[in-house]
Amino acid sequence: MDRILIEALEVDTVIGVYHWERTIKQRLSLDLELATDIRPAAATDDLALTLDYAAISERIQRFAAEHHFELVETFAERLVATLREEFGIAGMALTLRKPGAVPAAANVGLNITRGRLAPSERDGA
Ligand SMILES: Nc1nc2c(c(=O)[nH]1)N=C([C@H](O)[C@@H](O)CO)CN2
Repeated sequence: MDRILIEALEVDTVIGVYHWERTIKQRLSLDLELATDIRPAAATDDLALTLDYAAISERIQRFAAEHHFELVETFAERLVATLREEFGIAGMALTLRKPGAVPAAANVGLNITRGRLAPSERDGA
């Protein structure tokens, strides 16, 4: 299984558990690894046969604009479920950072993996 990467994608969204956070947008930084087999696209040079990282990045920006969550956990879980369903992604890993949320820390956040990301014997690993 190969992986398409999207790194340090910045999105602005309403997110947080405190009252003051409900009235502002805050920046999140996202790293994604998207499991796919790149060989069909590589053999034909056809974007339609792979995961379009530009289209997925745009969808993430729209998701962030349209949703207001309290927890980063909810944002991450719902985003991953949406992307997997809409783009048919077998497995993916997401690292989400909320810089500045804890002033003494460079970043706080989480990472999650959903579906199958690890190589298997069937993939020729
Ligand atoms: N595990 C989490 N802890 C905290 C979250 C969160 O989303 N997940 N959020 C906050 C506040 O919104 C914080 O980011 C404001 O500085 C606190 N802890």
